[in-house]
Amino acid sequence: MIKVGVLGARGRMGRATCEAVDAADDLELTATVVRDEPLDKVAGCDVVVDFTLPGTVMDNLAWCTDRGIHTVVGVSGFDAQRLDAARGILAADPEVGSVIAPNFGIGAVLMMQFAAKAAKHFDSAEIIEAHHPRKVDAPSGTAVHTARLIAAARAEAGLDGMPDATETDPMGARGADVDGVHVHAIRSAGYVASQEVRFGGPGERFVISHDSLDRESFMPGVLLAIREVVKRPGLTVGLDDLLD
Ligand SMILES: NC(=O)C1=CN([C@@H]2O[C@H](COP(=O)(O)OP(=O)(O)OC[C@H]3O[C@@H](n4cnc5c(N)ncnc54)[C@H](OP(=O)(O)O)[C@@H]3O)[C@@H](O)[C@H]2O)C=CC1
Ligand SMILES: O=C(O)C1=N[C@H](C(=O)O)C[C@H](O)C1
Repeated sequence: MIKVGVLGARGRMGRATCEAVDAADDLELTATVVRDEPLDKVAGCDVVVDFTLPGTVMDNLAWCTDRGIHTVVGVSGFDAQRLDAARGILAADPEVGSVIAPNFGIGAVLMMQFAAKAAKHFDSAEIIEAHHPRKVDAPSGTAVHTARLIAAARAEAGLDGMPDATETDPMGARGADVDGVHVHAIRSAGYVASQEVRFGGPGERFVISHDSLDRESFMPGVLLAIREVVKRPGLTVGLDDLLD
């Protein structure tokens, strides 16, 4: 039995995770922590899953690592600097593992992989993500990660940026620029998490689209990460290596 603790247990993802862990025969939901409760509650856990918010996640990671507890982190906002900081924290105990994933949806992971593969074959690539209106960050971690994968794949292929003729954009209509890839964020009732990666080339358009219609879509990935993190010391970013 793997003893699991959940941080942010009253949140949307926290609740779904508690239910999924509870229903798994090989996992035991040992402790849950909601806002303002002490982390000591998860002290006896093998793995702690963090679905709190970007402002708390780094302290949680340090606290767990200091006590030899593995972590599965779903909180968004892990840019390169944050990932480096996470590596620094984990260096304190070489036996402890952490899986930090921008998206636990298996389809979303495949969307990112396919986008990286397609990137060098098209002149243009833009991302449109759509989420529920209570999401606090924009653009989504998934969109940022996808943009970085596209930019890296293009750079590796020796391709230039993707300039367009826009001269003035005082209202930000062209969206955010993430490593040269434009990212547009919709916040609307009727969505959980959706993303389109739109590629364009001479005479063709290619669109990769993924929709999480329910938070249960993230649970197979979360459970996989819990089972794998105990075997993988150090930092694992994304689910790609776990799915191979
Ligand atoms: N990687 C992935 O696949 C996914 C990642 N996410 C990310 O996960 C995070 C959570 O998303 P979501 O569940 O929708 O957000 P919610 O706002 O529903 O949940 C966050 C929860 O964390 C709680 N919280 C805040 N601070 C603390 C703290 N210090 N200790 C314990 N609990 C705390 C909040 O408490 P309170 O209720 O009191 O405010 C809230 O219940 C976001 O960053 C989101 O982007 C979401 C979906 C999938
Ligand atoms: O807040 C959400 O809901 C989600 N957050 C993650 C992100 O920022 O990419 C993953 C998924 O998109 C749902």
